[in-house]
Amino acid sequence: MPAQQLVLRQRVELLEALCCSGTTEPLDSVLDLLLSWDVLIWEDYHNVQSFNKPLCSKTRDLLDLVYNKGEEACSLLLAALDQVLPEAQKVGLCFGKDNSKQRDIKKIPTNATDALLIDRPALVKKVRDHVDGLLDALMDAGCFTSQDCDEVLLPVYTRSQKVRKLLDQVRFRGEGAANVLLQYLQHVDGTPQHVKAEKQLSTEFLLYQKKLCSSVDAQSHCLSTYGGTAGLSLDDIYTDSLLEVVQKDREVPALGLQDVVGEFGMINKEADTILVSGEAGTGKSILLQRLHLLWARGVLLTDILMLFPFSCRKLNAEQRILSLKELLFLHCCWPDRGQDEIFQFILDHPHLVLFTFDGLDEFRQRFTDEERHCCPTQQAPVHILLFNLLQGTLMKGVKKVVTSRPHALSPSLRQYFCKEVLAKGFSPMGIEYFVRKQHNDGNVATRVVESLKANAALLGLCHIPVFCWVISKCYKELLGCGKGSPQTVTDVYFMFVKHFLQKLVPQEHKTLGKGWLQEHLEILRRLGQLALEGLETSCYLFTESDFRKCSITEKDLDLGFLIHCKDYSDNTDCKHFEFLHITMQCFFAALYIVLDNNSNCSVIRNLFKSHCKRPTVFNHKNCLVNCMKPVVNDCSVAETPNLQITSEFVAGLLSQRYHSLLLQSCPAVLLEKKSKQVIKCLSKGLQKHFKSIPPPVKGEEKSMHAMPGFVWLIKCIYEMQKSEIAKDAVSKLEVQHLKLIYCNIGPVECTALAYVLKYLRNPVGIQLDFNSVGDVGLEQLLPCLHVCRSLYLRNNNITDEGICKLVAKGVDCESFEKVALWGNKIEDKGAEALAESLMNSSTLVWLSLAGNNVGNTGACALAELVKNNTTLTDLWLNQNHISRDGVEHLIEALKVNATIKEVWYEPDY
Ligand SMILES: Nc1ncnc2c1ncn2[C@@H]1O[C@H](COP(=O)(O)OP(=O)(O)OP(=O)(O)O)[C@@H](O)[C@H]1O
Repeated sequence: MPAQQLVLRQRVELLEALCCSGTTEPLDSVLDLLLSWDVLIWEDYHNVQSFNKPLCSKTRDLLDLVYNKGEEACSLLLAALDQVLPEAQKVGLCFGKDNSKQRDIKKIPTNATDALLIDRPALVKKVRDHVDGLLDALMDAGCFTSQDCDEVLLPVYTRSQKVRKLLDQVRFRGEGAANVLLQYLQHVDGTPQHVKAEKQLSTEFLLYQKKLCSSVDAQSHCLSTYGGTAGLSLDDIYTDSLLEVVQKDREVPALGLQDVVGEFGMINKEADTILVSGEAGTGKSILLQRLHLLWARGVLLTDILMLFPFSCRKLNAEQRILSLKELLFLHCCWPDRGQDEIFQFILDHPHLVLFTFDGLDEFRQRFTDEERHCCPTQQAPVHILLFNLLQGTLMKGVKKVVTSRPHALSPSLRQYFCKEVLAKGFSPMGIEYFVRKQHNDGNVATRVVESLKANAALLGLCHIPVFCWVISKCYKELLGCGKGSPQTVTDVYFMFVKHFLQKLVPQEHKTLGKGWLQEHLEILRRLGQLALEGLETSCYLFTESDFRKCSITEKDLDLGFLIHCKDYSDNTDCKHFEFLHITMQCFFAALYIVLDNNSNCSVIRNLFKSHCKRPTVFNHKNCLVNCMKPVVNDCSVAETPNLQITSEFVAGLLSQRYHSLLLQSCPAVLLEKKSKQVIKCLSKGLQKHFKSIPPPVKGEEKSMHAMPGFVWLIKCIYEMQKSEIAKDAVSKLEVQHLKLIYCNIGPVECTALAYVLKYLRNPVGIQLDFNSVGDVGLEQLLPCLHVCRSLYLRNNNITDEGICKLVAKGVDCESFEKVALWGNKIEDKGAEALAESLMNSSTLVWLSLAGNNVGNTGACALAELVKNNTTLTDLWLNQNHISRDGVEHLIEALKVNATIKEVWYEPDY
């Protein structure tokens, strides 16, 4: 008899079998199986389980639901019942003949949340004994709050119900939480089976592992940048940032921290070094710190038995020649006993070991793969050990994670990376979350968030975590500054400096007086000198002897710009200090260049040459001599971004708005001269770019593909906040198409670009594909979109919110010729808004919304566009969620359209 009929005919008996025990367990178990076999979807599950329904109503609802789903669903229901019910209750029931095969159908999970669903029946059993430990792990990982835990542990629940509640909550929290759960279970299952089989772990090893874990935990727990305000732990402030994995020339979103180390996004299976790249302050070091912490707590990377964290900044200070064993034990964790045995274990089990190297761009030696070193016991200089580890010549098979800013990575180094993860900073939600974590007082947090939302330039800056941190740190100054709130990075850092100097103001005076700069000039000068000398020599770690040279006093240290790095103490017992962040060091260096009466215009000229291939090498004593001499020491290449950041600050400080303030400490003539020099450098730099534009290919538009330095020059112009400079800068640009693809353009860069490009005299096509523009960046671009003929924003994380702003803010969408929003996150609302605004365009010829989430509603709106528009020739809608209904509307619209030549569409399966 067909299963559907069996369910109907035995309805009363089935009801009886599932309800007679009076507990929900049999029904819950059947539901688990049906969920895992894909018979029920979540919505069904919640409908059956909805609150306060008696058991028999739930059971009836389930029987109805499955019956309506048809024969196959009924057959699987019977299979589930057969599996769940005790033998005694099965007497007299018929489960059909053919369900045993179906029971074996098990899908392969593609991600952790999937695995939770597919393995649900087994997980319910497994998690029963680990609820408390799991809740702790989920709390530690920041996935659960104590309220979530209370909900799971409600006394009315049976143990299995608690487990199911926990699984449901984890699923609801997404991939991160699901991974924590799965890895925790793997961990409690014990050390990986293969290790057990291979070797019985000795007491010495276990003791060492414990010591290593506590040392990693201790190092990663506190945030160094919060040095002065001790007590802030990583748990308190950590905010998930945007991570993307680069895969064969395209970027696909990574699912989270747990994907950094793992197969996902692998492009070179021969290599075993993972690169985390990102611009200054995007959170690479913090990401690594978080990874370390979660490993030490047994929450993440549970298959790694030993993790050795290295800082390239610290490795720079290592002058000795070392063997690999010495490198590991001296720099990371010293084994109290059994050193040889432990090291042998490491050598024998490379797959259970992870090395991390933070800040490869700060490493003084340039990468070379010329000197081979493969013997783990033979001593060598640290750079040789590092380079051979990265290549896998030394200790092949050990996983490595390195972080670096992108510029420092030569092609010869890149070939040794198995995958690249891009750290892209905070999302708009992340910014709000971060600010709220920073402020215990909810009202203050709300005011800070609101003031950020009211200042788009500032909100744009907050996408970069370090700026977000600086801004929210001096929230009092921010909330008090009313209309004059910061616009540029220089404004933000200036505010930050004032915030620290405020500490020096006696209690009775509440704020810094008018002559504050003059009053504190000496301190700033001393710190500036240290900062600049540091940049000259790629030095970010300072010792007391560096302080003596620059006359840094205890009082200067108290201000908190410099922090003591406890974990950097080496054998010499010498204390190490660093600036709160490198960007802070750059700001002080810039302040010094601007305020120093001895530094003349050649200093500025040389500084601005840092965007050239052959960058400036400072020699402060000789007033920053240029470096057009051959580059002997390639560390200067790694320095370029820091010099660029410094020059942005120099441009900002020499702008008109700081003029009267700086006059307190610097002669007007000198300031004027320096300011003119900056303007001249910027203009020259841009002209150089424009001159390099090749003549157009016959029949094609004249197009400029911006070189990396272009965006930097534009940012410097923005820092100066002077429209004449912006106007002048682009007055000579005669191109029809401006291409800025893969240029790391985020909201900050968009603000600067719009500030300058709005003065273009002739309309251009602006191509910003494969950047991180996002909704905030799109809003920032609005001021220049009137000069934009075509807009290409493929793969830029744009959502309906961004599109609605674009449309609502009155941008003259009607005069666009080509609009390409490929590969974003646009849904129906965005498609509707766009369709409406382009409806009457008499210029639009090409519109692409390929690779978004447009559904039938959006397709219907686009069909209206097709009906009414008389210029559009190409419409690209492939890779969306448009099904039959939407397509039918488009087909109808095409019947009345005479211009369209091509519509691209793929059925949504
Ligand atoms: N995920 C995060 N959660 C909370 N704060 C963060 C996060 N990422 C970064 N920050 C803040 O930004 C600061 C700078 O981050 P970090 O040092 O990790 O940047 P980075 O990318 O390593 O920069 P650089 O390349 O200049 O070394 C941190 O000290 C912290 O204050």
